[in-house]
Amino acid sequence: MSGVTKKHRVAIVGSGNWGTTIAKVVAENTREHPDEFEEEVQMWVFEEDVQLSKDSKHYKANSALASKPQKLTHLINELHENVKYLAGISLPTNLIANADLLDTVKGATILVFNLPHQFIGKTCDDIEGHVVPFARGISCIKGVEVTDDGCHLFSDRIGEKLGIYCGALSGANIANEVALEKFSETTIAYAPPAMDHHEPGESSAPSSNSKSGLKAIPAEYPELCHASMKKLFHRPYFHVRVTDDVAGVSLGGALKNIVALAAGFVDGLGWGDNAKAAIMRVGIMEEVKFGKMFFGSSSKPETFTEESCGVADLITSCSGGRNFRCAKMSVAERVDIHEIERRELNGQKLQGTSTAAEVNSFLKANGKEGEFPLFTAVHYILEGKARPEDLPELLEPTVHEKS
Ligand SMILES: NC(=O)c1ccc[n+]([C@@H]2O[C@H](COP(=O)([O-])OP(=O)(O)OC[C@H]3O[C@@H](n4cnc5c(N)ncnc54)[C@H](O)[C@@H]3O)[C@@H](O)[C@H]2O)c1
Ligand SMILES: O=P(O)(O)OC[C@H](O)CO
Repeated sequence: MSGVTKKHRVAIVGSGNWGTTIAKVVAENTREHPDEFEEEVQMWVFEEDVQLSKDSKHYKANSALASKPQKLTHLINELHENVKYLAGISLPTNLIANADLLDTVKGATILVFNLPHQFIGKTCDDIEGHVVPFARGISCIKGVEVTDDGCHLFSDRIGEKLGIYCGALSGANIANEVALEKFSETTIAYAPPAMDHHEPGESSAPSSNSKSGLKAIPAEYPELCHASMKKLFHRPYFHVRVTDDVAGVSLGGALKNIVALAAGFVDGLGWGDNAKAAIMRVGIMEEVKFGKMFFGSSSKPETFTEESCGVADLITSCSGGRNFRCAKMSVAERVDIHEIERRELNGQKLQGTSTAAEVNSFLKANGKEGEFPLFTAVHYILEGKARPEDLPELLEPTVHEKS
């Protein structure tokens, strides 16, 4: 570490249910590793006015804050709690809520992106040109972006837009359980191109990797490698395994949200555990096939079967995730899932509904709907073109091929 005189500054872009939870994890770790990271962590908050709930422990104790709606950033910084998106969880005092996006990312050498996927495009547009050129990113976003030229990982989209390297974090991680410090595992994919770091003693001016054009991290900063990712995210209650498979990690997190909707549909029908297990079996097969077919050797089948971001996330999401729960209520009550989302989630966002539509538009464009009967069926059910009761028949691959 000789020659290292600076520390990494970490910023979290996003402050929802998972965004705030990961911010807590990171702020605990920057405090524990002050040799490598600046202790203070800035967290960008999409500002809104929030009325303290009568159920909040702060309601009686803080009459001034409770008397009228307050800025969410003000509440977070005063109470050290995100009362809207992670109520009841104490946040470290070195975590600072900031409504100014550019101020949040200013000077940050590690950017953690954690937003519902529909908002990431605009957020990256806003910060383009304002990030440290040699910064590194980690995307905690579960979703994919489909455009005319294909199906893209958010880690890649963020990296390309901002001109930085971006890895991914995804796992069997229901945010509230992690926030309550109940044991769970996660997977981080981090594989920046070689020559990423200057050796101590080399010029401190950021140079570029000749192939990727990425800027090397100057020698005054600690190296960023698998071990540093572990230092930043691993907690006694949140175990991290690091891999190089960015595509596998990202796809596992995105595609399981479609499967969780199907699990909710059959549970809402009261069909029991065998039906749910059937959905999960087909779901993991389609995840692996999607990775192989569209991401080739850059997505490894074993990532889906051996890492937390694969089958483990599928299991937890099909047991207690928001997509599962809302899909189940929607079928049991015969109410549109978007209405259930608005009614039940207090501003949190389902990711499976839009991912199902995006993945379907990609499969259709490639003539592959029939090869992914579960993903296709979920989209048709959400569109009202099929019924949850039709799932067993729709899971026969030939059905979509004939239609
Ligand atoms: N919540 C979980 O249990 C969990 C766990 C693991 C991964 N994830 C993934 O993490 C990502 C972030 O999810 P989350 O749970 O933090 O979000 P969330 O579902 O809590 O969404 C609410 C957030 O969206 C923000 N928002 C609303 N409108 C916005 C706008 N126009 N622009 C920018 N932000 C806006 C809100 O301010 C709030 O911070 C998602 O991809 C999700 O799939 C979630
Ligand atoms: O609540 P969901 O359905 O968005 O899922 C949450 C996490 O992704 C589970 O790992």
